[in-house]
Amino acid sequence: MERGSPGASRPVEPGPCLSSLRGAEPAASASTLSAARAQPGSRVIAVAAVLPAGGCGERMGVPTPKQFCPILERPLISYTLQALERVYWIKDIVVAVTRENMGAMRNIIQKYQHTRISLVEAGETRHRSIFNGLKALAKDQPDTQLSKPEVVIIHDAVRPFVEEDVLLKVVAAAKEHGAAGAIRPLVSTVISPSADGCLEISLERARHRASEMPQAFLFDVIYEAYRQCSDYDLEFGTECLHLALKYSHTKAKLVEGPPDLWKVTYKRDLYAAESIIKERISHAVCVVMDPKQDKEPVDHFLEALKNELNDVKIESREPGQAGRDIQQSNLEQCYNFVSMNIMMSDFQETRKLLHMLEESNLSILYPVVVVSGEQKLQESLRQGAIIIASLIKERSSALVGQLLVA
Ligand SMILES: Nc1ccn([C@@H]2O[C@H](COP(=O)(O)OP(=O)(O)OP(=O)(O)O)[C@@H](O)[C@H]2O)c(=O)n1
Ligand SMILES: O=P(O)(O)OC[C@@H](O)[C@@H](O)[C@@H](O)CO
Repeated sequence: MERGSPGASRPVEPGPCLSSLRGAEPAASASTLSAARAQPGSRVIAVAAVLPAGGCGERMGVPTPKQFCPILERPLISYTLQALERVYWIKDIVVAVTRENMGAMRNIIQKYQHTRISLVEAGETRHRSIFNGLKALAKDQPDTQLSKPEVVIIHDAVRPFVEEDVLLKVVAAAKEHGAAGAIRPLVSTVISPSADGCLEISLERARHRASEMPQAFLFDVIYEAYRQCSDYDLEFGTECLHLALKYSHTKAKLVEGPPDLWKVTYKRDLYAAESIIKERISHAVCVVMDPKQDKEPVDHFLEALKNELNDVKIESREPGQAGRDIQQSNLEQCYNFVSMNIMMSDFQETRKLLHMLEESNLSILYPVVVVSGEQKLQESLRQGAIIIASLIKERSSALVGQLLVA
């Protein structure tokens, strides 16, 4: 087992406080958590996550294991890690990867500055990979920062769209019931075929659900289940909740999850994931401009940009502050930068910003620079806004780093 990034930063704040949520329906939300945390006498609990990422992605049909397939030039697993890292109360994230992919995983951790990551070797099956991750947490080794958590989240590395609310719900439910898992309505009806390939039984769809991830368990419940697990179950099983029931006699609480919890399995899932990511990262734009610049044309530009990008959040910064924010990754949610340079002045600041963005290794559409002459300024800014909006939405790599001169 190894620590993924040197000096991995550990969350400043301790784990979630759930004792005040005891008995609450898993409808607990992050805001409930922060309210509960403020209560005197409330107790925080230690939460860690195990991410199985040791598969070969056969059904994806490409040589690269799907967890390493790029979306907007960034590996799929990096989006999942980023989603979990946004949850400050997950103190450790243990990722199970094959020995041959350890190097690639370490490079991803380094390049995208992932934190709190520990790597373990994957097993021949998903259950064995998860078990290896749990063993790393169980060891309470003095020479590593890993310690046994009270609750452990298990989440497939190829499910990038996981949000804090559903994580909090499954953790709160696991604290209460010993195990919990996200579920979703079935899209297709489940049937079982007879030996001769004909319909034997058709299950009533409304009475059944699809088991998704994340799942969460009291650590001892799931660790004990894996320790007692038969080789057959380790080899052919696909459901952790079933192991908790069968070996630890613990009935998982089922939590309705949001639509985006699905697992990337086939190539179409990668295309779907890319369009969801594009859509999500087009909602925030950082407009970099010198405060001495004439405000009126900039206001016209911003108005035109808002018309093109639905519910876009526009932040403006002067160049120096934008550079500092990028260096300190204070703009984590923002992947679009527009540098306004209307006075045809020296591009020094803009070039410095471009260089910082390239160095920051964020998977972003490089800033689009709008240079407009004095004449027809309003019209060219409006046109510029339309072009920039489509660049932000489409993120075609062929158009990266364009310099627009109107
Ligand atoms: N020996 C294995 C097999 C799978 N997984 C992980 O378990 C998750 C869900 O499994 P699945 O979607 O089946 O992934 P693959 O096994 O890679 O896909 P396929 O069955 O198409 O080969 C994935 O993150 C995968 O990397 C794992 O850690 N170790
Ligand atoms: O079976 P696979 O290895 O393709 O994927 C694992 C899924 O079955 C699993 O993530 C959910 O069903 C929840 O257990």
